Amino acid sequence: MADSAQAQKLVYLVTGGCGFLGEHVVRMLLQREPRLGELRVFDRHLGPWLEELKTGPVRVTAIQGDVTEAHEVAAAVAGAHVVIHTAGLVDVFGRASPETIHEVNVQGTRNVIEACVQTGTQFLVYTSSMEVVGPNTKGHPFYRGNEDTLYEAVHRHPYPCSKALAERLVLEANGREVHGGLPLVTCALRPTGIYGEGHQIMRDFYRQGLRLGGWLFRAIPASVEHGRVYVGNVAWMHVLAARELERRAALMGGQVYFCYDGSPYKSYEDFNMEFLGPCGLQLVGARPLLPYWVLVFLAALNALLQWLLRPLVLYAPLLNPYTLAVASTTFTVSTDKAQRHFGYEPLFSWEDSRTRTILWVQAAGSSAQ
Ligand SMILES: NC(=O)c1ccc[n+]([C@@H]2O[C@H](COP(=O)([O-])OP(=O)(O)OC[C@H]3O[C@@H](n4cnc5c(N)ncnc54)[C@H](O)[C@@H]3O)[C@@H](O)[C@H]2O)c1
Ligand SMILES: C[C@@H](CO)CCC[C@@H](C)[C@H]1CC[C@H]2[C@@H]3[C@H](O)C=C4C[C@@H](O)CC[C@]4(C)[C@H]3CC[C@]12C
Repeated sequence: MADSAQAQKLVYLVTGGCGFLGEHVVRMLLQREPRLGELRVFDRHLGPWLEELKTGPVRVTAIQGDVTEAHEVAAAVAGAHVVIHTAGLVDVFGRASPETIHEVNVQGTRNVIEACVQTGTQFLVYTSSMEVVGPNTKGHPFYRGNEDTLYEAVHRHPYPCSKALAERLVLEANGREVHGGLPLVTCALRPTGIYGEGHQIMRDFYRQGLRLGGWLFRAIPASVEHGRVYVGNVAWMHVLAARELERRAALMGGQVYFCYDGSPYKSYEDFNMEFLGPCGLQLVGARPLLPYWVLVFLAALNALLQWLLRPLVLYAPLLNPYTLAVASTTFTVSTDKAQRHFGYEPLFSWEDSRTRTILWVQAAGSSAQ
């Protein structure tokens, strides 16, 4: 790129910028993107914390909008150089209908792509998910896999189906001509289960443990490993990918990258105990306290109750056949593709990530008292 262009200040748009990941992406951009001139934060629900960011040197524009509304998306995208599309409906508990999940995750992504094409925005980073790959419904382990590992991806649940469709739209859009004649450059990042400050499920487990007198009960064998990734590192990977898409368009365009860092591979419950343990909780049982078939039965019962009660009340417990299958299937990632393609190295060590998360859980727990 020419020197004059290097000095140019860029306009970034973050969709879903007030969500768990989105807030970290927003803050990371402000801290680590020297070319940032304006940051647009687009979300259906704007957070009050955005106000404090408006006093800094970078112009921060909060836009309340809905990705399913094409005209709202187009207005937000117009004039942006880079879009980080992280808005999504994350629901594996049956809170939203399959149609709504599809509308937000697939049609919303289509609207973002079309807005880029119509308004001439050239760079698009999409937050995909590990669930585009798996775990599949057959319970096949994905062990230390990378972006090229062969795996039978079978999606039935609306959330992974929607993420897979949306990711495909983003990758297929790479190379399309945008307004002004230049090509659109896209890539997709696939986080595994994200943890860190703002992680609601972690906070819910903590509160549940407090209610149970400080105990949590093992349900999943310790041998089932999950890859988890710290939210600060996921945000950092988004910022780097967005920055490097321009310089390395030929290499990165149309590519997918798992999000990874140095977090240890552990079972979902043992990993959570890395944070909940220092907050005073204990996980009871070296082995699951209930036989697996009982969990399968309870998960099926929850699904039935959800269906029966739907006309009256929303019943959406943590345990359902899908979450049980995900929690019971090994899914770990081992790759260096992002490092090779755009120089990604985790910004936060495991020790830092752990400490930051523990401090947040402690604060979130005490504010609930
Ligand atoms: N949390 C995880 O473990 C995880 C793992 C892999 C991928 N992801 C992906 O990361 C992204 C962010 O997830 P998160 O965990 O931060 O979820 P989140 O629910 O905290 O954040 C999503 C944000 O999108 C916004 N949003 C939802 N519907 C919208 C709409 N119609 N229009 C505009 N904004 C809308 C929400 O208000 C929210 O602020 C999602 O795309 C999700 O699929 C999350
Ligand atoms: C059986 C319970 C006993 O304690 C444990 C249930 C845990 C489940 C609720 C979670 C286990 C794995 C989680 C998912 C995983 O971390 C990856 C995800 C990808 C992301 O795109 C969305 C969130 C999630 C689906 C995440 C959701 C919660 C789990 C199923």
